[in-house]
Amino acid sequence: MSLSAAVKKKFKNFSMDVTLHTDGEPLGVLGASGCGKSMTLKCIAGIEHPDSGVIALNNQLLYDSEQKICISPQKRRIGYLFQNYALFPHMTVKNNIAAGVRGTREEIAGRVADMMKLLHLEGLEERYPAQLSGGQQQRVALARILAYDPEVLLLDEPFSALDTYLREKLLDQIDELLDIYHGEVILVTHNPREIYKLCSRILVMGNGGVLMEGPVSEISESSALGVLEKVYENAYTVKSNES
Ligand SMILES: Nc1ncnc2c1ncn2[C@@H]1O[C@H](COP(=O)(O)OP(=O)(O)OP(=O)(O)O)[C@@H](O)[C@H]1O
Repeated sequence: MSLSAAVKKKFKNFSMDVTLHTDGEPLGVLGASGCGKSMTLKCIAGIEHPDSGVIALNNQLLYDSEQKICISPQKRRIGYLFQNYALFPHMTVKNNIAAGVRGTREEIAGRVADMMKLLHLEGLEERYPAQLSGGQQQRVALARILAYDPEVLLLDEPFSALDTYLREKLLDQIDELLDIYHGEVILVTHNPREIYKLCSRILVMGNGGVLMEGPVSEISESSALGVLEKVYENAYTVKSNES
């Protein structure tokens, strides 16, 4: 299994040029606010389109600007969990998880039960999203994504809306989950600690580009943060000199 993406995209005040690759090991993408982390994930998921580039999953092209290939998000088999993921408010937990699953009634019920167990949601089947804590809602969202068996899991700041206690609990649960999940995983965050707990590789982004990449065993948390600090210090100095 592998995922490769080389994407370029330009807005009026921002341009992005990012290349990344995963090969069965969770990749953590670290970067300051506005550096293009979510836009990169959205391009991989197919919610946004790059101006140019190539995205391939297990040797299948999902996007290729030159060959004019662009597979729809529904056909990419990519699960995208973002901050404040919206569950269907009028559906129970059980029905939320079942929403994306295909199969007979028994198959769907079996799959939902497996996901409830995997994410420690047993007993909450008949509750509605408004009757759940933030951490429980995030776990239902993750169960709903995993229920359709995606080949790629994109986690976009999954912990940022949670308080410290729930964040630590969910961090441990996702850590357990990643041990048994066999697809490609990309975690986007501002918080290096999450990457050092969950991921094998780190990619540091700044100003729409890749600043540094490698195994977490070779790049220390302080050197990853140091690279980021340097870029933003320089940006600040340039701006101060201009004014
Ligand atoms: N539709 C758009 N038009 C113009 N600029 C945009 C548009 N969408 C995103 N941007 C800009 O692209 C940049 C990257 O956005 P992105 O959401 O990827 O940032 P991020 O690194 O995920 O930030 P955060 O950590 O705050 O979520 C930002 O500067 C943003 O303002």
